Formats: sequence, C-alpha cells, structure tokens
Amino acid sequence: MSKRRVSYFYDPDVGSYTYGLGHPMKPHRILMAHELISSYPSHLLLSHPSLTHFRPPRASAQQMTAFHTDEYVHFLSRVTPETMDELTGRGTQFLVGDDNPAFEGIWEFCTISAGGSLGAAKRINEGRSDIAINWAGGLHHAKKREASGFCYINDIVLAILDLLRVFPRVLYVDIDCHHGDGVEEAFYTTDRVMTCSFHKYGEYFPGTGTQEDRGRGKGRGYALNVPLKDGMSDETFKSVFDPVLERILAVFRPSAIILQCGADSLSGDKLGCFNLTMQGHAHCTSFLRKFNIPLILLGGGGYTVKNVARAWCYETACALGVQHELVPEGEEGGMMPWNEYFEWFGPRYRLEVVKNNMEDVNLRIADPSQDSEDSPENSTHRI
Ligand SMILES: CN1CC(C(=O)N[C@@H](CCCCCC(O)(O)c2ccon2)c2nc(-c3ccccc3F)c[nH]2)C1
Ligand SMILES: [Zn+2]
Repeated sequence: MSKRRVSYFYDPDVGSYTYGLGHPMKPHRILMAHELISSYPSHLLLSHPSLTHFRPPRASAQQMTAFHTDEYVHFLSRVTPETMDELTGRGTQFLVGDDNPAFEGIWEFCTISAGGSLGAAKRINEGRSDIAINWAGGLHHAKKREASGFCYINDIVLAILDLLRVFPRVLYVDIDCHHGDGVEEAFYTTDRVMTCSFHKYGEYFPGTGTQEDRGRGKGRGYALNVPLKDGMSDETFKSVFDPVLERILAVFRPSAIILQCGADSLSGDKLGCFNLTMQGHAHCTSFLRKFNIPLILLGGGGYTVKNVARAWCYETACALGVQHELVPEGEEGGMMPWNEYFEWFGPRYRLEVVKNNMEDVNLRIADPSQDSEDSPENSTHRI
C-alpha cells in the first residue's frame, strides 16, 4: 500500500443542522462519522503522518454562482422556514416538494458543504495532496436554479469546475443508490468531464440514468449510466465496476477523479435497495486509489446513520492505505474503539456492514423472448 498525501475537510458545525422531523437526511451522520474516525488510535487516522486536517473556509455566494443562478443563490442566502412559502411561490420555484425543506441554518449548511469540496479541489489543484476528502459534500441532485433530492448547492459541479482550471480531463464516478443526475446534466455536452453513475434504475428517484443516456454533441459518449436492480451484492457490483472503470481509465485517461461515495448503496439502508457490505462499498475507493491519479472523495446519500459513519470511516482508512489495521484482512469486522456514539453501533460494536439475504435481482437472466417493457420479474414468473 504505497503512501498517499491525504487532506481531510471537516467543519464541526455541520452536525447541528436538521432537515426537520421525519426527514431521512440527517447531517448529524457527518458528525458521527467524524467522531468514529477520531476515535481510532493516534497513529491511525486523523493523526496519521500522511493526513492533514482542515476546517474549510465557507463557500461564498460568488463561488456558488460559478454554476448556480444569482437568483437561486440569493434566494438560498435569505430563505427561512417562515418565508419559504412566500419566496418559493408556494413551492413552485427553487425548493420543489417536501424533499427540500427550508430548514433553520440552510444557508450556513450549504456554505459548509460546498466549502469542503472547494477546499478539496484547491488542495488537489495545488498538487499538495493526492487524495482530498469531504464527507459533507457529494450533493449530486442540486440543479442550476433549483434544489432536488435533499440537495441545494451542487458542491460536486463547483469542485469539478475548479479542477478544470488545472486539469484537462476530469472523471466523476457516483456509487450512490440514486442516479447522479445534477452532475451528469451539468457536463452533458462536454468531452472534458466524463460522468459515470451506478444506481438503481426503475421506479426509483430521480427516474433518470438509463443506459441510453450517453451525452449530447461534443459530450456524446462522455456520460455513462449503469442502471441496476434491487439487491446488488458485492460480487455483482465488482463484476461491473472493475471492467467499466478499467476501460474508462484506459480510453478517457482522466487527469483527476472525483468519487461520490453515497452510502445508501449499503445493505439495509433506510432508503436504498442494494446489498453492499462496507468492504464492497469501499472497493471503489481502493480500486481508484491504485491508479495514483489525484482523487477527491465526497459523501452523498446514506440514511442508516450508523452504517454511513462506518463506511466513511473505513473509506478514510482506505485513502490512507491502513484499512487492514482497522479490519484485519479475512477477519470479521474489527471491534471499534469507544467513541461518543458507541451505543449506536450495538449489539456487536464492530466496524462492519454485513449483507442480508435479499435476492440479487441483477443475477436473473433476462428472457430475450420478453419485450423490453417487461421488468425481469415478470418474465421469470411467466410459464
Ligand atoms: C415527487 N417525488 C416524490 C419525491 C421522491 O421520491 N423523493 C425521494 C428523494 C430521494 C433523494 C435521495 C438523495 C441522495 O441519496 O441521492 C443524496 C443526498 C445527498 O446526496 N445524494 C425521496 N424522498 C423521500 C422522503 C422525503 C421526505 C420524508 C420522507 C421521505 F422518505 C424518500 N425518497 C419526488
Ligand atoms: Zn442516494
């Protein structure tokens, strides 16, 4: 495991924001991940000699308008729960539907999330880090002029725009259970950014991301969608991830990479429908790290908070190449050190996300005699 210079961006205020009662998105998970990462013995993670820890400067409105409209950014900087209805024309503009509430501190939350990803891009642009991490980033649904899917400011698009000032070609990889539509849309017509998203497709938010969507004009062939079905397992995922990424790296030859590590693709996620273990999810980080191309790791979805913290802690270790000290190879998940949220990890208190026995629908053989409209489920039952 050769060394990598790693930068870790974290703002201790991020965990205090809440989307409101009953909303599945919990910024508190970022705090839990940080507490777990901090709980490992000194030489391991945050005090590892190759890791530099930053509290990133908050992104400014001006930085955000590199992608978003002035009107939308100005709106986000002043909207409150009280003024939301009036300022959005009863939810018809900017914040559509119940997914994207105007919660207390929404503007500060956006500046922290985007500030971390812009800090990461700066470190990579300066050539001072090989890998830069912002678990508060990865908000891939946010659009130019409106919020979507719990995302308000698209920190990923902002970071990629910054990288493009230095690097000729940027690769974006997205392993969130939901299609990375906001990032794909932003770069759909350029050949300087390749977007590659692995996601559940079929009666699932946001509904985009079919294999046929491959980019437009100069960007044709520079958007890649891998639509998947319920129950995706570690083996299935690896069998499609590795060959697709090998080919992209050989043909596109990216000069920088951003990996969105949405953790709702883990087994048992509250909103997800895949069956990845912590190691299966982290395989993407380890796989990409090996190519020694400047790499940014970002967060994303993830709604079973204890498993989000486990995955992002383990992936921080993968970035440093010390994951086998946290979970000895071949052994079951290692007992985790005592930490602020220890009781959340019961009853085994281990650094593990184990798979369940749900069927991997991706393994069903599509029956060619069925017309394509039928979902594989139907054809299997038809006698
Ligand atoms: C009108 N249609 C119904 C809406 C819809 O189905 N939205 C998805 C949104 C799921 C967002 C997933 C976000 C993400 O995980 O991809 C993410 C978040 C940050 O980075 N990535 C959704 N909302 C919820 C939800 C919202 C509020 C309360 C409870 C809920 F279950 C679950 N799933 C749209
Ligand atoms: Zn998601």
